[in-house]
Amino acid sequence: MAFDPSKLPSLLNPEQLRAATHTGGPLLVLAGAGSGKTRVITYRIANLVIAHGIEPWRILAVTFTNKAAGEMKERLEKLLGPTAHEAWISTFHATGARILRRDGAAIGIPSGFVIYDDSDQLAEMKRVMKSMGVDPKLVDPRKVLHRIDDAKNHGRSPDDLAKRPGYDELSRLTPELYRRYQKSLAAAGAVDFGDLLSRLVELFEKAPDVLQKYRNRFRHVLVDEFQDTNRVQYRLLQMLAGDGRGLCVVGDDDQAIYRWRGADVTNLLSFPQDFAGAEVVKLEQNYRSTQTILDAAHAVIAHNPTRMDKRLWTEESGGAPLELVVARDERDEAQQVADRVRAALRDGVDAAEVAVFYRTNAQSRVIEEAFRLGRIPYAVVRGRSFYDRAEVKDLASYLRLAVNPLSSADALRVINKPARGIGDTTVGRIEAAAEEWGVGIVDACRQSAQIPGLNASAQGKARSFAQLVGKLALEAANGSAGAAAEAALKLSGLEDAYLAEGSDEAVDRLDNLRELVGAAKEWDQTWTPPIDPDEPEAEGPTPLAAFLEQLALLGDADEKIAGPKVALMTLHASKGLEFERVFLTGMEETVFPHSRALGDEGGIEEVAEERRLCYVGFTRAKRRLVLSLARSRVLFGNLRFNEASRFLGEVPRELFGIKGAAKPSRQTGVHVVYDDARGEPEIDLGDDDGFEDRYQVDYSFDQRPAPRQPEIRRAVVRAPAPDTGAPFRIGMPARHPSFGVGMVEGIDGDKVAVRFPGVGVKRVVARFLQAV
Ligand SMILES: Nc1ncnc2c1ncn2[C@@H]1O[C@H](COP(=O)(O)OP(=O)(O)OP(=O)(O)O)[C@@H](O)[C@H]1O
Ligand SMILES: [Mg+2]
Repeated sequence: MAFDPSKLPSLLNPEQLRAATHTGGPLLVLAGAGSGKTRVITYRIANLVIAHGIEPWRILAVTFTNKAAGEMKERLEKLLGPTAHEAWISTFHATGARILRRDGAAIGIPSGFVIYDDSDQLAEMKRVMKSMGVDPKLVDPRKVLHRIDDAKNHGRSPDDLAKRPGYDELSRLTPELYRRYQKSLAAAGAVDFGDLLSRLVELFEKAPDVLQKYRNRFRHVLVDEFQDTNRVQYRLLQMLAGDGRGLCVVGDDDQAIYRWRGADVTNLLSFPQDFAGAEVVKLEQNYRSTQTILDAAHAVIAHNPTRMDKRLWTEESGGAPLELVVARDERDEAQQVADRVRAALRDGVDAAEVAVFYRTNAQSRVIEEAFRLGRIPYAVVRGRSFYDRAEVKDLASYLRLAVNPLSSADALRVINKPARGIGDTTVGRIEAAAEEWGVGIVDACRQSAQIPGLNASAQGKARSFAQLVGKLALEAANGSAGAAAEAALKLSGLEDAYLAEGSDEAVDRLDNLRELVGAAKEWDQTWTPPIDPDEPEAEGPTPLAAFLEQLALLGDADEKIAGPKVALMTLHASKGLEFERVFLTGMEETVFPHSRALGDEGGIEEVAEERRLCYVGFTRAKRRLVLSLARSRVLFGNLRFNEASRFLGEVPRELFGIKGAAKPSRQTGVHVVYDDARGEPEIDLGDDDGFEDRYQVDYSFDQRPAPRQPEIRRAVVRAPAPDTGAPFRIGMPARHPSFGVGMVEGIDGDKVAVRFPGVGVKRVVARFLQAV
């Protein structure tokens, strides 16, 4: 056996050792990032098995992701050998599925149940609504599903919801829809994602003997990332762990980043009360990062109003200063990040030790492109590569249909996306007719009156789909990719459907689609048609056709990269991981913190959660942390001029290696100038693109803020006032002779970006504008 418990004191510090070897009662390890919480769990399991003779199958360890579970299994296998696989190490959901497969029959769940994904759920809900005569136009099936999922995360049954009926149609109908939806899942022998937990609770409640069996079995239950458990997960733990004798949870309140998905950090904070006699161990030494990185992370998180103060220290004193990259725009940012990554790889840094983080998925596109162009091996971690995403493929299918209405695969993909009432049976009949007549799906739809078995309503819907494709073909006729993509987004109804859904996920998807539209517009401007020397006069492909071809090829190239890869991921996906070098991109207000945390729905709690996300991001870095921002950014198809993220302003400037005087950065020519007299550092891009490049980072808020209003402080990278003398500022209304009155969104030299209602954002020379 590779693991020798007597070696533990050399592998763990005294506090870690105490946690790893504690027996006889509930245990909470509450500690900051990189302090060895996950390591404690791993060694604790090894120690239980070897020193205490606990059979591995009596151990249940819950991790946050499947990836984390895989890594822990691997480490344990090295310590314990093959028996390590007998321990149950997995996520809450996977654990739920495993138990339900074995014992779900007690509550009528067959062992061969299927797990429904999003689209299955939606189809099911629509069927239920139909059977109840509920018009999906009045009550959005996705919203109903969202409510049901939320109810499941909180352990609420249909009856619970019925006790507190709402006043609007959605709230009034949800309890009954929920009840019937569960019924029809049961009839189909299916469960959805939320059921994997909520039905497990039900099983344990209704079949105490089953619960007893697992309680007897699992002598030890260990939970990583405990701060992000939700109500129903906590309930499960209470059931399984009983009085908590064998329960060990580890977490960090500063890394609670899933509140929006029902996670409740009070589970962590109330643990000592909920489990009497709980031992609490705090770890303070960080083994991951340099002191510089820790100081930066601490400086940021310290701005959160309510938190347990924890401070980490490390033996890695000092460390390289943080780097700040101020890019012209998002492409320049991606390029600069790619350049630095390439330089690191050339210097011998392992690609697997480099990661690039971003706040939202849509930001990955530009970075992926820069990496692809620069031949940097990369992988998008969790979450699909931009062009692989379902919604992006949907919109691409509309574009392909616009160019080639014969493509039946594309037609079938989107014939009912967004939902337009063309059900499976109808699709089946259309397909059969198309085959019989030897025409494409769209053509068959056009002649739907002749399709056997279709009623008038189905005929009408099929015909409208064909008409839609016809309209798109017309829009696409001039060959512009941007115009076609925009038309497809609107005419297809995808935009409206996602807007109407309004859930976080829908907003994300719509953002991705707008990003694709942005990519298409950019393509129009940058693509030059190839000239065939053989036939110089011949008509080449249109920009749209070339764009679609490029989309089709992109997926292929990705597959071919083998070996270590640079990891691209959202900040959320980075939890628990560590890398030598971390690039955190998009350090701008409205990007990060995300606009959702800043808008009407946002508040101190939302910004605090974004700040925790920032803390998570910083603390992934072992030695180098690079922060980047762009002066202007096209994101979701809109041009923005964002202020620098407040989080940037919360990092003491010394950590950027700047002491008072000017300090040019060698690699990029970016100058960060701190003018001590005014205490206002300035960033000078030092390029010669003709623009005035002096940006100010306003640190004036650094004077002690009022304690309960931390969010009024702001870091500002401020564009200089336009030199026209016109008094325009971001957020002001302005009038243009032909576009009317709009809102100023950005100022760049003498150009002002103004959003005009119904027109969009226009960059106009300031002297054509009038202040209103
Ligand atoms: N006593 C120790 N000796 C040597 N290395 C250690 C020690 N404790 C932790 N480490 C190393 O420090 C790094 C961080 O540990 P770990 O991932 O367990 O921290 P964590 O508290 O789980 O962090 P996070 O909060 O980010 O999940 C790992 O590489 C781990 O192997
Ligand atoms: Mg961890």
